[in-house]
Amino acid sequence: MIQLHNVSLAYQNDASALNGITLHIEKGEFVFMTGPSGAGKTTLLRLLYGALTPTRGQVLIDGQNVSRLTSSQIPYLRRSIGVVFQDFKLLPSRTVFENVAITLEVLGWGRADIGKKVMHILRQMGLESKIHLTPQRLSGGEQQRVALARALVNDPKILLADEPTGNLDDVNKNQILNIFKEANIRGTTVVVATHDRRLIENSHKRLVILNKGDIVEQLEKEESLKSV
Ligand SMILES: Nc1ncnc2c1ncn2[C@@H]1O[C@H](COP(=O)(O)OP(=O)(O)OP(=O)(O)O)[C@@H](O)[C@H]1O
Repeated sequence: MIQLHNVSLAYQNDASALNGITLHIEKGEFVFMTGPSGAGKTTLLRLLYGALTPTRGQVLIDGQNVSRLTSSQIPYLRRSIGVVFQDFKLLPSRTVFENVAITLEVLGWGRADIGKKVMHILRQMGLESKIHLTPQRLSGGEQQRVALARALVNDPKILLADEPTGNLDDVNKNQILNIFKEANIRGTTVVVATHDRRLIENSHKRLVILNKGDIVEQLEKEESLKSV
């Protein structure tokens, strides 16, 4: 489902963020990426949804070379990928309901179907009493769940999440982890970049460790528990 072949990425200031990475993630897998600040985690995620083009190498999603997609084809790729950004990127002047509905509006869903689907996912996230509020009236954990609801409302093939539990307490962290696991059980391939050791230890999933733009270690799910 996700294949990186010898992928390098240098930013304009010549800083090399990734140095010839090769990584395969199968359909239905759940993978954590970790590593110190500056290791290249965010860069790798951005390559997967076509926000960056590799300087060298290939990124394939479902067999499609992402860097060969035209600017009019990129939106189609993104429809199959839910993304949760480090800073949530919620629309501040829109309500919780509207922030989530936007994913389906872009896909051309009808009003009634949008209403049903959005309410369903907001109930799952425990946010049904907050639908009319704007994001600044929510806690950090609630904002994070809105961002997740927006990313997952159309049952994407792939979910990419960048540091999704930063600043959350343990109860909220577990809730987010459970949401990822449920999406994964429903068939979504999940890739999470995080520094959060507890999250990784509690999840028993495959772990890819990056450092200075290289994959320095990969642990299968049985190993990740004891070795992190
Ligand atoms: N927009 C940019 N322009 C220039 N260099 C960048 C840019 N974004 C990231 N970099 C550099 O690329 C390298 C990898 O950064 P990246 O954000 O991918 O790391 P990260 O592992 O996600 O770090 P963190 O855990 O702090 O979020 C770093 O050396 C960083 O300084």
